[in-house]
Amino acid sequence: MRSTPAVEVVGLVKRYGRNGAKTAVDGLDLTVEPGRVTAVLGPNGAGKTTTVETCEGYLRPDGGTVRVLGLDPVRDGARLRPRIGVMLQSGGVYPGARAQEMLRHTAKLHRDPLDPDTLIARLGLDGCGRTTYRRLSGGQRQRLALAMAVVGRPELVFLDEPTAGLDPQARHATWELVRELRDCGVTVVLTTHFMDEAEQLADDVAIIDAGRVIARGTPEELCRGGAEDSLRFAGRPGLDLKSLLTALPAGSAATELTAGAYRVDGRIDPQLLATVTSWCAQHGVMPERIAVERRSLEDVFLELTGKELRA
Ligand SMILES: Nc1ncnc2c1ncn2[C@@H]1O[C@H](COP(=O)(O)OP(=O)(O)OP(=O)(O)O)[C@@H](O)[C@H]1O
Repeated sequence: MRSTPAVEVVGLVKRYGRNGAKTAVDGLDLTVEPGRVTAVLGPNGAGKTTTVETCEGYLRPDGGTVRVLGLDPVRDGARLRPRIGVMLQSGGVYPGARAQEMLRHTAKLHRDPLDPDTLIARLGLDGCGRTTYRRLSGGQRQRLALAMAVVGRPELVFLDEPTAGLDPQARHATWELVRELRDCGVTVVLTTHFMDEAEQLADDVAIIDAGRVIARGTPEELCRGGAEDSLRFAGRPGLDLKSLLTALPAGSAATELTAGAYRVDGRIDPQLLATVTSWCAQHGVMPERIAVERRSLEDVFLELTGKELRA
């Protein structure tokens, strides 16, 4: 039985500017399954933040429907807000407040909060609990925003670029926290420009471009789908690649990259691997350092969204 989605966006349209001249989100459909981490990826200006902010109830859709935990984020905002966690990039913060006070205060607004001091330590903020917000570094503010989003034990948390500008230690601490949230059954929706982050954390990925979802799936599904992988091996130089090609399925390619270093491109499956090794056996070749190179999420992302810079 399919569970009720944590987020269900159907045909979302959001326009900005005078007379709605700028269409930021253009008929976007997105379903987020509960208890999973969904990463929303897309080039700059694709419409990720607009989509997330609409789900959070900060923006009113111009078209389509948005349901979050079964509620309308605008109409049912008062009922929804205590159940979701939102990581704000900035704003809504009094610059003179101290980090620890802010988190303790936020915790008090919830019925069954996490312990703020433990959270502060977890995110490496214990050295700056008494520092005022205005004196926190960018990365410290980012971590505080994450702590404020999760301290209330939300059912669903939206994280907009949670690790932008973080050092590697803080990035890993953030990843750990996201994994723990998921293990506790929390649904996580995050936007990111880091493909390794999506590969590491996401159960599901949605790639957005020009205000629409252009690809969906688990990271594995996206990396497997459609395009090709490659198989590399080393052997004695000058192998008869024409002969190898006749053994391979149509559409494959074989290249000697440098003397004795070979690459086979095509749909690399167990059968193809067996064909290559059996061809090698027939020709007295010992293939060494055999490696199958799968496409990374970054390869898929660039294939789908192009390599040119976005405004
Ligand atoms: N308040 C606004 N007024 C006018 N245009 C806006 C506004 N907010 C966003 N836009 C435009 O809408 C489009 C989508 O913006 P959005 O911030 O949702 O993209 P994004 O995918 O989050 O981008 P990034 O990766 O750069 O954060 C962009 O072209 C942006 O310039």
